[in-house]
Amino acid sequence: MKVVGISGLPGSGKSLVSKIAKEKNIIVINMGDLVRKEAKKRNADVGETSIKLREEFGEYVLAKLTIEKIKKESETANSKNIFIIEGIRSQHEVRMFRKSFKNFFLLSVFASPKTRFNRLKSRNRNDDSVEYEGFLKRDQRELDFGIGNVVATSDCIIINESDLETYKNQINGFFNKILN
Ligand SMILES: Nc1ncnc2c1ncn2[C@@H]1O[C@H](COP(=O)(O)OP(=O)(O)OP(=O)(O)O)[C@@H](O)[C@H]1O
Repeated sequence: MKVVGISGLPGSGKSLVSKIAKEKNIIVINMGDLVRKEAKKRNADVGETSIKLREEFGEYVLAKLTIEKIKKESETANSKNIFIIEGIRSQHEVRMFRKSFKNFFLLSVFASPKTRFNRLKSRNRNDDSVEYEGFLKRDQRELDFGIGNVVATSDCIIINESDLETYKNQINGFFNKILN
């Protein structure tokens, strides 16, 4: 079994990696979706919920949920047995994944704050801020989880500063390497 973790600050372009992976029949577990699901259940803010969950169940809460999900899926998954974990934010999580999966590979996506802010403004998902201040606050929350260390210790980094076509080619190049 091969597991690829994806990290990167908000708006860096992680979701396109997942989208292309899904097209290649790779199963994607989105850690952000786990938080969004829980926030909805609690009728609370997504950012708040991510902090609360860690307070209530510890640093490893999302990693544990993710590992459980992968183990369950791998029992039923077909031939490929490759999984993507999108949205890793702390080194605690990375450590746990490296321990749980022998074949774990960490990919990060980087784009400058200015680029990410502009992309998020046009994306306009309900937890996206259109104000620069809100954007910085969200960045800071993720940096406080330790995402900077995660990106710095990645096995591979894709720089997503150019157009979508270029980025797609980079992602496909990455998958060609990893799948062979
Ligand atoms: N190279 C690119 N050129 C133009 N737009 C891009 C590029 N890369 C990503 N985008 C767009 O930028 C927005 C943010 O990207 P995406 O949703 O993949 O970020 P993310 O890393 O998944 O963010 P989050 O952590 O907030 O979910 C999306 O609307 C996406 O389509």
